[in-house]
Amino acid sequence: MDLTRAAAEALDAADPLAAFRDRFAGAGEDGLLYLDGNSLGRMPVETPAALARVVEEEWARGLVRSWSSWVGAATRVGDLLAEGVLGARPGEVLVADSTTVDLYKLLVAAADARPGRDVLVCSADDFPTDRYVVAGVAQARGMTVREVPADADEGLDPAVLATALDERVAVVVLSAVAYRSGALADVAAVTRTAREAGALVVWDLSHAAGAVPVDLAADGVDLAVGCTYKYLNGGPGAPAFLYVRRELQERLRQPIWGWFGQRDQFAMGPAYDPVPGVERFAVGTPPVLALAAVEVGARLVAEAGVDRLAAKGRALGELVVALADAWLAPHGVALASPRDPARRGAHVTLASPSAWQLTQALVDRGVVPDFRTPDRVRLGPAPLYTRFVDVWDAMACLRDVLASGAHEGYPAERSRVT
Ligand SMILES: Cc1ncc(COP(=O)(O)O)c(C=O)c1O
Ligand SMILES: Nc1ccccc1C(=O)C[C@H](N)C(=O)O
Repeated sequence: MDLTRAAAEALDAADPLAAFRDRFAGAGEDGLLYLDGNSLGRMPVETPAALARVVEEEWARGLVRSWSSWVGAATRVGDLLAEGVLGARPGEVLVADSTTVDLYKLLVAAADARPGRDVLVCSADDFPTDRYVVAGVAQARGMTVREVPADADEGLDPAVLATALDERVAVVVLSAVAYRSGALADVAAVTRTAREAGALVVWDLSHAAGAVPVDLAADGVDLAVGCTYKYLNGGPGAPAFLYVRRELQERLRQPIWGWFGQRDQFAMGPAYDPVPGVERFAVGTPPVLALAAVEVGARLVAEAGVDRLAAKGRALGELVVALADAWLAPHGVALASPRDPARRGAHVTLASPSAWQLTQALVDRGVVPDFRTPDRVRLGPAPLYTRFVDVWDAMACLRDVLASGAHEGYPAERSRVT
């Protein structure tokens, strides 16, 4: 690969998604080399107007009358994600609650659907909230957790996972893209193996949606959740999405019996009787403002096209890896993601004993990655608004920090948020 800055500029000149950069506030103006789109995506330029419309027209003027349209927002935005991002059918996706709460709802519903089975399986290296929800549900139900060991850099080995699957396993919880390493799971193959063992899988698509091709229908996925504030650019604390395959919906019952999941909600009937469709996985009043922001983000991703985003994400990752090999390896910084681009999501992780100090030094220089314990710098160049030269400049900055030792003066003590 040609590692000159001119070569990166040439990649930008040929980028079919280049124009999307102007659709995000700050991109191209704030001078930031923002490589944390996998934690919090940038704000679409259209979002403030969309929020203002809800506030000034629908809320200020429409008041309670606006509920006639707000009441359908969770499934309307869900359908947008289903078609434009997730490869699902209409009526299979709902935008509601947080990823954690959605995971809890689907996990309990799935465990109930596998009576007599007393084991939950998850990856020992999965995002904390996933492992905690699995542990909490297992404890409450008297079930056992099997945490499958996963390589911190390479992700979960499907052969190792297969050894954990037997007739005792009710549900498997896994991330399609590992939060730390970016390792990409074979969603279709794992789903098939688990089904052969009689288990259901709940996929966490938080680092996958909008970053890699996701085709829930083709992959035979039954259940999934994911957040909307990363590559979907829905904003901080934006509600998550949940997916339940149509054929399964009526067989599942979620544990939080709220009135927004009720059949004929305004009949105010005496007993909980969940509506047949995906709305039975809703709980209470939806965050209408936040949903408006998710809608803008979802539309942008659908317009760009997941396949084009994934192709660019992969190319950006390849540039990170090539520059890391050439510039950073001599300073003892190692690749901590799968080397094969077909096995990676859209972020790339580097390992260094000075990872936290390096992260602080980069942020001070206008380069924003994040730090993940114990010794990782995570680089998430979101393909919608990150240029190849941004990656080149960020990596050059990291190289210069390492060469000068500028990071050595930063505190070793971690801040509350990393
Ligand atoms: C894999 C994964 N799951 C879940 C979450 C977050 O869950 P929540 O939106 O409930 O905070 C994140 C990131 O915050 C994540 O990376
Ligand atoms: N929701 C957050 C709130 C505060 C700080 C970070 C997050 C993240 O999303 C982190 C991300 N899920 C991660 O993969 O580390």
